Amino acid sequence: MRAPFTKMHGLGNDFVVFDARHAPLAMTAQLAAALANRHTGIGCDQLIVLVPSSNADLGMRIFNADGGEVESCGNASRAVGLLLGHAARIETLGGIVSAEPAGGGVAVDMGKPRFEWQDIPLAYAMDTLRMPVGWEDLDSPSAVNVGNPHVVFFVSDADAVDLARLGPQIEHDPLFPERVNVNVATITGPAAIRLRVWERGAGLTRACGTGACATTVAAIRLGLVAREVSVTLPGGALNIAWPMAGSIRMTGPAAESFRGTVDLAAYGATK
Ligand SMILES: N[C@H](CCC[C@H](N)C(=O)O)C(=O)O
Repeated sequence: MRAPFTKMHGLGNDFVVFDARHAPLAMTAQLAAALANRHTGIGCDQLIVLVPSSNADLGMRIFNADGGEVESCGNASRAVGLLLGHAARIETLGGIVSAEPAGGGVAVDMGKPRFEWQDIPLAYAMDTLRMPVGWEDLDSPSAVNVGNPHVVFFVSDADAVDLARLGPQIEHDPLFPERVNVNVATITGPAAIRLRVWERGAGLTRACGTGACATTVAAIRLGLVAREVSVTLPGGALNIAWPMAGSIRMTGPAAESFRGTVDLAAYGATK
């Protein structure tokens, strides 16, 4: 059966979005990975399925390119906000976020970050602000959960880090029972951060909204930046604000690339 989809992105972090609010779609890890494949599928970093919700205006299921279903996706939250064209509360596995059109882009209330080792989660207790761990010359990171798990390394030059090699090592380290998104950041000003991300289940991406949120929160906790910053990723910049003890607010662009239909049966869908 042919299913309509919308190809979208947030600063180049790209998505295939299916709207299954009125026509159920049996998404599986295998089907998500097949559709996300950039050689034999449509190709994307994450596959998004919109579903009905009894707790919010709609639900959003998030599948990484490896097929794993995850809790949160900042850039996709903005993309869905753009698709809807109006303010909406969106339920994800990581909690409810609120998206609304703002200044030509989309603003998302990403909720409150969590810092307890069990909430990241880590495999055992430790200080999550200055973790006593390291991988080669990446050490003393911070860990933050913004619906999904992030580890943040502050370095002198984020562009010089061999993230393609170290990212997967850290992602799959037993310290992170749910695996982890790996952020390397350089403070470039009192309200400016340069960031690169190795994403859990997706690898190096052009941008990571939750990574920008987690990195900003860690930098503020360490006293490195103001409470509102511009985070520059390879695909462009996001504005992240974290008022005292409040929710994180992420503002940035989102775009629709094209619309199409796909024969899901050709990718192994059975119903
Ligand atoms: N790879 C992430 C999900 C997508 C996050 C990223 N695309 C974003 O914009 O937040 C994870 O496994 O938690």
